[in-house]
Amino acid sequence: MALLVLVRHGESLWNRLNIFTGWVDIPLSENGIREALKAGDLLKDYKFDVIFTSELVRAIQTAMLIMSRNKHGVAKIEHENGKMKEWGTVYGEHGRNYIPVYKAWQLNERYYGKLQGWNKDYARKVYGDEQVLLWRRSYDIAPPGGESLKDTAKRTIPYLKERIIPELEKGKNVLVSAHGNSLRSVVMHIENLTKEEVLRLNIPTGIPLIYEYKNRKLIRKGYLTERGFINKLIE
Ligand SMILES: O=C(O)[C@@H](CO)OP(=O)(O)O
Repeated sequence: MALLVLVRHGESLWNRLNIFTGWVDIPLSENGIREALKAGDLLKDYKFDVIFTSELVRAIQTAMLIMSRNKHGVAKIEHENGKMKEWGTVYGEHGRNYIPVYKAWQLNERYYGKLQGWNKDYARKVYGDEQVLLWRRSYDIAPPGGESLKDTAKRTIPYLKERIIPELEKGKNVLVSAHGNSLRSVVMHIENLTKEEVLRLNIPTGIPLIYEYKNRKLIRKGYLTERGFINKLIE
C-alpha cells in the first residue's frame, strides 16, 4: 500500500486580498506560512518518497514548509535539465535521506485569463454573482481568455497518470502540493465526480487530503486535521 497526500498551498497574499491569481506567482501570506507549518506538524511522521509541486512559488513554499517539520528526510529540488543537476548531485550514503521534489507546470493553478488581478467582489459587481460562480466552479465554462476546469484537467490528469500513479504503483508515498482548481480537477477524476458535484467542491488551503493506493485504486481517508480525519469532501 502507498499513500497519496494532496495539499493545496497555504493562503497566499492574493487569497488574503481576494484577488484572482491563476498563474500570477504570488507567495504565501504570514497566515499561509502558519497553515503550511501546521500541515507539516500533522504530517511530521509520514515518510514521503517523492514530492510533486507546481512551478508556482506558493505551492513550492508549502511543500518546503511541510518538509521542514518532517522527521524522515530533507526535500531536495530536482532540476531535470542543465547545470543545476550537476551541482546538485548527491553522492552515496549522503543521498539516503533526500526526498526528490519535481516541479511541474502541469500542476499549476487554472489559468484565469483576463480575471487575473481582479478583485473577486468587484468581478461579481461587474458580471453578476451567477456568472462569476460559473467561471470559478463550473466544469466547462472558461473565464474570459482563461482555462475551464475541463481545460485544466487536460494537463493535470495526464501528469497524474504518467508521473504520479507510477510512483504509487511502485509502493512510494507521494506528496503533491498544488492549487485550488488544479487539485479540484485531480479530485474530480479520482472520485469520479459529476459536473454538478464539482460545482460544490472546494479544497481548503493547507489541509492535507489523504488517499490510500491499494489494488490500483485510490481510497479516500479524508482531510487530516488536528482532530483526526474528516472524510467529507463536499459540503
Ligand atoms: O484566484 C485563484 O487562482 C483561485 C484560487 O484561489 O481562485 P478561485 O477561488 O476562484 O478558485
